[in-house]
Amino acid sequence: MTEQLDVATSVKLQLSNGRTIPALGLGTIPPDDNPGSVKDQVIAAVKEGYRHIDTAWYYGSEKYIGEALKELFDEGVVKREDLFITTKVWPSFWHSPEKSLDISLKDLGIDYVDLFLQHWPIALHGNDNGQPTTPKNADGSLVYDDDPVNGTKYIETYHKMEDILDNNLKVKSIGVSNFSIHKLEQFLPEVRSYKPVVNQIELHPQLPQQDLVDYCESRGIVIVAYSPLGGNGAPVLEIPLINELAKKYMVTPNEIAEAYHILNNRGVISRSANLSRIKTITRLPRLTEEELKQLYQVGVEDPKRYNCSSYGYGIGFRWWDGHSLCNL
Ligand SMILES: NC(=O)C1=CN([C@@H]2O[C@H](COP(=O)(O)OP(=O)(O)OC[C@H]3O[C@@H](n4cnc5c(N)ncnc54)[C@H](OP(=O)(O)O)[C@@H]3O)[C@@H](O)[C@H]2O)C=CC1
Ligand SMILES: O=C1O[C@H](CO)[C@@H](O)[C@@H]1O
Repeated sequence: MTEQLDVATSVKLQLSNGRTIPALGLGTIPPDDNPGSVKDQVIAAVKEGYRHIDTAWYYGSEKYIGEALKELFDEGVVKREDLFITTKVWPSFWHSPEKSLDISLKDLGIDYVDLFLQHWPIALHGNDNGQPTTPKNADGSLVYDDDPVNGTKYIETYHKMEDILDNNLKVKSIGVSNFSIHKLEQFLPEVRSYKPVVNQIELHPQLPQQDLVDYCESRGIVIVAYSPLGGNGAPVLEIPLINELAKKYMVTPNEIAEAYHILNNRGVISRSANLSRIKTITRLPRLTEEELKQLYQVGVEDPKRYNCSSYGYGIGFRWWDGHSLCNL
């Protein structure tokens, strides 16, 4: 079936503000044991044709990405305008998104990002420098600056992001992440000038979140799938159907997991510290509509969420999508 292959890195998706986003992006959550390795991951990915890098102030890897970008620009591999770079403001920095952005820009060594996302729709109690990132009470519960389910302070964060977009060139687009339907229904009527162009959410065959996907896409909000492999250990790649399709199309299971999103006009960001793996997961097998439906069906029967950080609990995974799917 090799004739049924395209190149994933050449697919671009249209954003509601007229800009485009490369469908395949590189995730940059750093490996605990070697955060500096993100530099080589970015270099390998860009040299392999990746043009979309997903990062965040919270990851602590932006300075390594900055080293990679400097090398890539100095060597003439790519220019800044060839890349689509996303960063995010973390809930402990909800009160000062521009300060968070300035730290990211300094560490990345660039003067603008293509997409600035609000990482979670909650307000955590962080100081002027957004610290601590995960404030906890003695009993281990999170310290919020506002009610995590129904509070509205997180909307002030987005308003400040709109001002940044309005007042200068530090960002080209703004969007959100981890916004459930409950949050979007509360938030969208309050947006002043710039509707979010993206909602970045956990999405894979075991977590189709179709109601949320339909809700966003019917409002012109592009879905970008994070943890497409299920995070560490890539549990999503254990799905038998993914491996059957990988054999049929003579590609890696990773490329099936990525094609599941790209062929559905969604972005997808996956991570790997294995440089040879990064270089071998950019083909786009043209799965059939029936095969895409079969992949979707996996999660309808037995949904599973892997990103079970307690922030998710705060935004109501447990309450608003009927089931948290986490062991919270
Ligand atoms: N907005 C948000 O709240 C969030 C955003 N994200 C973004 O999404 C990105 C990707 O999601 P993330 O959860 O990090 O991880 P992924 O779902 O991309 O999975 C990455 C893991 O899968 C492993 N892996 C990849 N391929 C294989 C394979 N063939 N066999 C075995 N293991 C494999 C990798 O190991 P190896 O390194 O050995 O290849 C790595 O441990 C993040 O880096 C981040 O940029 C992620 C979470 C939340
Ligand atoms: O972006 C993020 O990465 C961590 C780990 O997956 C998660 O809590 C946060 O949303």
